[in-house]
Amino acid sequence: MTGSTAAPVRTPSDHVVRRALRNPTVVVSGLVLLLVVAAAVLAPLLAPHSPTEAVLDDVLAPPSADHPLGGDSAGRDVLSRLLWGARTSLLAGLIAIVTAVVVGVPAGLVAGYRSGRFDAVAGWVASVLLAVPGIVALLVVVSAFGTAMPPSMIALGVLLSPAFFRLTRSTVVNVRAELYVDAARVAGISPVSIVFRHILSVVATPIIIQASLSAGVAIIVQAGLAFLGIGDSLAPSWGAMVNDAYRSNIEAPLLTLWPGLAIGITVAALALLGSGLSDVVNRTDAVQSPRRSRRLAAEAAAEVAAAPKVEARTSDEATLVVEDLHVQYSRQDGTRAEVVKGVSFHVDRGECLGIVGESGSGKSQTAFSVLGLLPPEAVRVAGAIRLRELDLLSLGERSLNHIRSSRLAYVPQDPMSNLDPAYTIGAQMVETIRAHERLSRRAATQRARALLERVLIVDPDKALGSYPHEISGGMAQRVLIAMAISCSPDVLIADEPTTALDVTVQQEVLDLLRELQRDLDLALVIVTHNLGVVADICDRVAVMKDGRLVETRDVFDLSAAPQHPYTRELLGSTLSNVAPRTRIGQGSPSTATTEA
Ligand SMILES: Nc1ncnc2c1ncn2[C@@H]1O[C@H](COP(=O)(O)OP(=O)(O)OP(=O)(O)O)[C@@H](O)[C@H]1O
Repeated sequence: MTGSTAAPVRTPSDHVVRRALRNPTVVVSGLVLLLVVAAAVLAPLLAPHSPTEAVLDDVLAPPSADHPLGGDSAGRDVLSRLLWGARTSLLAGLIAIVTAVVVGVPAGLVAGYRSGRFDAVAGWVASVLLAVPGIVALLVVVSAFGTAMPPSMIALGVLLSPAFFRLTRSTVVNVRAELYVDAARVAGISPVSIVFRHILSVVATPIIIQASLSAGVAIIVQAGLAFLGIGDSLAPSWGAMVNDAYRSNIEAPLLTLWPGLAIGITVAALALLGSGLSDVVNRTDAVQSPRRSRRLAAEAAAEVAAAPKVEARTSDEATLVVEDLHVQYSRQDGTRAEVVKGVSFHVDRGECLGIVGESGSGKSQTAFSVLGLLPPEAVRVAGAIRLRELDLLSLGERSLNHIRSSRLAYVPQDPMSNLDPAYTIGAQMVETIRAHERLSRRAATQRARALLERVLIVDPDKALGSYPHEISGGMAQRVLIAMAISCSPDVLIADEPTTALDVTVQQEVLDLLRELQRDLDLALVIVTHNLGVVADICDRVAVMKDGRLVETRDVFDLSAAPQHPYTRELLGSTLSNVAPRTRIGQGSPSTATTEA
């Protein structure tokens, strides 16, 4: 499908205000809170009297023109005290929430992201804080620091922080394990951007809800303390007003109503605002800074340019060369398990290499070594990985990130898990494109649209505006392929690219990969356990078993005359008289050997 203009991409930053304004809960509760804030801020102007001025004639005075809500037991104007009391209540909520967020959220982020000893210690501290009886702790603080409101609200914030800690930690642990976070790393998005966009954006929603509910709790606790007479008896506060009204309940029952309404309405508005905002933010973009991403990319590019260059030794033409690669993992007993044992291969431009082998043979570990995405516990003990003139193993994380986003691309196994469900396809493509290229959002959207057309998506405008759950698995894989080729890579590594797909679309995706490989002159590496896929698309095959390469051959030669017994076994179990497709029409025999 063609068209001159792409549909506007639903990016959350464009939408957040509009969506919030369309949410009636947010609008109503926001307006109520605005009124309360305005009343607090403008109290000196709005209040008809001083909140502490006591006039004997006005003791328990009924509502009148001079005192619209009457007078309290000391003859002070109730309306003025209500307006000034809003300041105390809002400030109390603010102090408690800021304290709880400042203590709980960073601790939860670090504990969830890094685990280990910090996680254990922070978890223990959170449990201890939760076990502390709140009212006792507050009374201790009051007796130690006096009856002023801020120390008790800071203490309350600390007591509320475990909820923020646990919420943040569990969300981060879940998000960190998501494949789309790995996919973002592979796409070359900087770790800071990943934390802000994919992790903080997910954490933000529960924190907003928790913060608004906790602010309500803080307002109630502060009012409760003031009601008990703990606090500055002269400072106007809603709690102190309830206390005063309670003592004069028989003579002036209306006095309880005003501070009760103020507390109830404010707390309810906070809770509703949190709930409404969570709906809005749920699908909303986090702060994204393409400029910062580009700056980091430029710095990484400079690092890459300055990295020591190597001479290609295996083949003058080889784009990617892996030599004698060994990967080990530490076992609990202190020994090491070697999962990749001296693997060597090379891939040329315009060539497709298949890495095949049974499950656990080390295919993915080899591919992840090339991508620089081995888990931290992996130990790379030896070997070389060269991408043309670059020694990839000598590069730091930032440089590798740059290489992954510009010269090495990756297509994963499960397309759905590799797309962030909270963002539209367009937003995710635009983010990837703008992280590396100085393009306006509009130009990046056009680019994304062209890429979707290139991978034969029939209605690219619709796809750009869709969320991952709104598209099929085959289309999601095309989207990921489009994102992979967006940086015009030299090497594309596809890890079981068709395994998660319906059989009817597997062939289409393989055809697409083959076509792109030819058109873009890519060095294509397909990791698979399926020799049918290899026969379909690959020029050469590297067969892996138990971490070793047992045979690397031209696909036709391998099919016609497998040399290693394991290759014969593999062919016997998967191929049935299927000719390697790469040779069809090139005058080669049309049948492949099936059994030794
Ligand atoms: N984090 C890890 N710690 C220890 N061993 C690991 C780790 N990750 C992978 N391995 C081991 O490395 C070996 C090779 O795994 P790899 O994922 O490369 O296999 P594979 O050939 O890609 O299999 P599959 O097709 O099932 O993905 C396996 O024995 C696996 O158990």
